[in-house]
Amino acid sequence: MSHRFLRRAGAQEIVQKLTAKAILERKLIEEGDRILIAVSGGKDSTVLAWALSSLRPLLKINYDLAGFHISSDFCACCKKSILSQRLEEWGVPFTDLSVPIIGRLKPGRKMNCYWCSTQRRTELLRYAMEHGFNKIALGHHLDDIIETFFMNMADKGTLLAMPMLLRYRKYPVSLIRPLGYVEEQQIIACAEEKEILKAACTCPFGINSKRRDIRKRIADFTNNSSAVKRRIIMALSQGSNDLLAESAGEKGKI
Ligand SMILES: Nc1ncnc2c1ncn2[C@@H]1O[C@H](COP(=O)(O)OP(=O)(O)OP(=O)(O)O)[C@@H](O)[C@H]1O
Repeated sequence: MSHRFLRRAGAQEIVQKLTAKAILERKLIEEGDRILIAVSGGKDSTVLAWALSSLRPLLKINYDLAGFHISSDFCACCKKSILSQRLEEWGVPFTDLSVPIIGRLKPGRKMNCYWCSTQRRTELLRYAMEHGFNKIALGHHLDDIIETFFMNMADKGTLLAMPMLLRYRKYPVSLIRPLGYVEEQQIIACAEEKEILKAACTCPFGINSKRRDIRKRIADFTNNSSAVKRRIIMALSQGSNDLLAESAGEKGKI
C-alpha cells in the first residue's frame, strides 16, 4: 500500500485498508470461519469489531462474527449496553460473561495483569470451543506488537513478538490479530470519527509500569515516526524467522 494513499485517506479507510491487507497477506480469515471477537469495551477491540464487520462485503470471504465480553469483579464495564448496541448495529451479536477474576485469586496473591489475561484466555477459549468458533480475534495493534517485542528482548532475552496468527496445538481454535498493521494513533482517529471513543472503557488498573516505560523508550527511539515503526514491523517479519507468523511458543497474554 502506498504511503501517499495512507496520507490522503480518512481514518476509517486507513483502518479498513490496513486490516484487509493483514487479513489477505497473513491469511487470517478463510472461507467459512466463525470468528469470536474479544471485545473489552476499549477503543481497539471496538474498532476491530467495526472493521471486521465493515470488511465482510468487500473481502469476498464468507465468515461469521460474534462479540464476546468478559465482565470482571473489578470492572463491570458501565458502557456495556452502548457496546452491545453498537455491535448489534454492525450485525455482530454480543454476549457478556461475568468472571470473578479477583475472586479466583489464591489467598495472599495480589491482582496483576498476567493473572487477569490468563483467566480471560481460559474463558475465551472455553466459550469459543463450546459454541463452535474456530477463531478468536484480539484487538492488539502494531504498537502493541513492537512493545511486546522489545519487552521480551529486554526482560526475557528472547526474540518473540505477538504472532498475527496463532494456531493452538491442543485446541481446534486459532488466535488472530487483524489490527497488527494498524498504528494506535490510526485506531484513535478512526474511533473518534465513529464516535467510539466517547463510549470506550479503560482498565481501572491502567497499563503496567513496565509497558509504560517501554512505550516511552520506543517513542524516543522512533521519534514517533510511522515510517520507522512500519520498518520495525517489516524487520520483525522478514526472512525465515518471521516473528509475526505462527509461533507455538507464545505464552503471552490475551
Ligand atoms: N474484558 C475483556 N473481554 C473480552 N476481551 C478482552 C477483554 N479485555 C481484553 N480483551 C481482549 O484482549 C485484547 C488485549 O487486551 P488489553 O487489555 O491489552 O486491551 P487494550 O490494549 O486496552 O485494547 P482495548 O482498547 O480493546 O481494550 C483486547 O484488544 C481484546 O481483544
